[in-house]
Amino acid sequence: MPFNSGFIGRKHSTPMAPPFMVSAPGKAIVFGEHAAVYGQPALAAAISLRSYLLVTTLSKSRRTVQLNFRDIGLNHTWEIANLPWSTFHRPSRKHSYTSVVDSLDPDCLEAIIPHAEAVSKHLPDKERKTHIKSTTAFLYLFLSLSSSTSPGFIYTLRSTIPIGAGLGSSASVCVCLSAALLLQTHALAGPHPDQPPGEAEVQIERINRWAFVGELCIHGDPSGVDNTVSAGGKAVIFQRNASGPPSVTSLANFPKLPLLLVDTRQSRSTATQVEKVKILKANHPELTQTILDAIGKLTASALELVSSAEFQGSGASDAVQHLGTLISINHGLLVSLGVSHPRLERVRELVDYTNIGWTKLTGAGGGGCAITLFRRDIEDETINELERKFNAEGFEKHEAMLGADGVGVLWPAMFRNDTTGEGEEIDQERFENADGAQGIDQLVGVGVQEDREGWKFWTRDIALR
Ligand SMILES: Nc1ncnc2c1ncn2[C@@H]1O[C@H](COP(=O)(O)OP(=O)(O)O)[C@@H](O)[C@H]1O
Ligand SMILES: C[C@@](O)(CCOP(=O)(O)O)CC(=O)O
Repeated sequence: MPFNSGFIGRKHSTPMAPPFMVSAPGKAIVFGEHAAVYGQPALAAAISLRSYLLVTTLSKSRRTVQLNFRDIGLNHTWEIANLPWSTFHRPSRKHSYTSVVDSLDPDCLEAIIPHAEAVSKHLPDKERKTHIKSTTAFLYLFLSLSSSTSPGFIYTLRSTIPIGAGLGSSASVCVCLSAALLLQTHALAGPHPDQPPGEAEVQIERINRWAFVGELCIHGDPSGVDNTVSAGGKAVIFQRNASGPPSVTSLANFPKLPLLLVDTRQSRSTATQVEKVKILKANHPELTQTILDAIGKLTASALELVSSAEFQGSGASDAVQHLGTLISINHGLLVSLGVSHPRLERVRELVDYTNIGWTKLTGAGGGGCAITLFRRDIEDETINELERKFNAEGFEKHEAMLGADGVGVLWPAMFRNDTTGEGEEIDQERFENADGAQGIDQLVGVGVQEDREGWKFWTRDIALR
């Protein structure tokens, strides 16, 4: 075992390594979207909606690797020996898990194309493209971090994060893949409670770096913000530079705050929304700049507030009220930039009538999701009634937490059975067939039950620049 796991007694011994699980969160932009495009700071926080990756080792005679990405209906198996190891491990390309890779090797990419394009041939082009992207990320990481002598594995993924809604689903998948593969090559120490300061940071950055490589396969030109938030958890401030990647500062003390997240199910394109603001700025330069500057100031105030003594712990009521006011103002400014949508406004209207908190759109807008920071002491009945309204109008509600933990490990993949007190292995089939986000959370979730026994997290303890 690569780390001190607090192993719970297993029911049956098997000759193979026990199954294990890794998990990583999605993210929400809390302040500063769009202004970020023009160099203003923005604040993104990890949310308790997460991806979960179960890794099962096969018996020695089965030299295959199987990718089972159930949420998108991807299931494919490759013979390990047939993968292009020689291209990835050629002498001129000296790479180890400690290498910092910030671009894809064209020869490696070309070598995996036929293997990635072998998947889901029966599907229409649009869906198949999604499968090919996820597969490319997996194969690139597997071939970079593993070896041709690797045992056979099954990688089964489930996620409670809506896909393509601006909540960083792809980054969370890539963080899971990176963490699992690095654990399998024994390239990670911990996580454990007495990990020396700085060591967790190194581990998180190692996972983050390789997750970025996966993001490169899925997105082409990712900013790196989503994978950084997902790997380290809590929150980050990010700011674009005139050239190069954005600077990302980790907010290791960001408090955990209860959040309502509503998916409008209105599809949107980040590029279209960014273009809208660009046109507005071209037509009304001074006015638009004033709005963008105001958003930048809001982010700065929010940063000051969450770093203040009054906000430590879970946040005092006045401080939450103050943060909520900033959230409402930020939404108003985004509306004036023209990036809201009637569906987002409808969500805000329904939530405002209940007076349960402060709402803004999150991410690019034009659809996607809204977030509401909850006031204290909300009645369950109020939430239930709101949920009925959301359901009737086709919105999807998630109760979540801001400032969630980053990448975590459950090794071995078992929980204690409350009745018998014995360790109970997570059943692959039950995991695959868990019913929606709720079913996944119930079975394996860190989610709302943040302190579920067994899961361990690497935790940032220093600010990162
Ligand atoms: N649950 C999942 N299972 C498999 N692949 C996923 C999953 N979630 C996301 N992905 C991958 O990430 C891509 C979505 O990325 P993107 O459009 O940027 O959305 P988001 O903003 O949610 O990250 C999908 O096309 C798919 O390749
Ligand atoms: C609108 C923008 O500020 C954030 C977009 O966020 P997302 O694509 O919704 O995660 C664009 C950007 O910063 O690149």
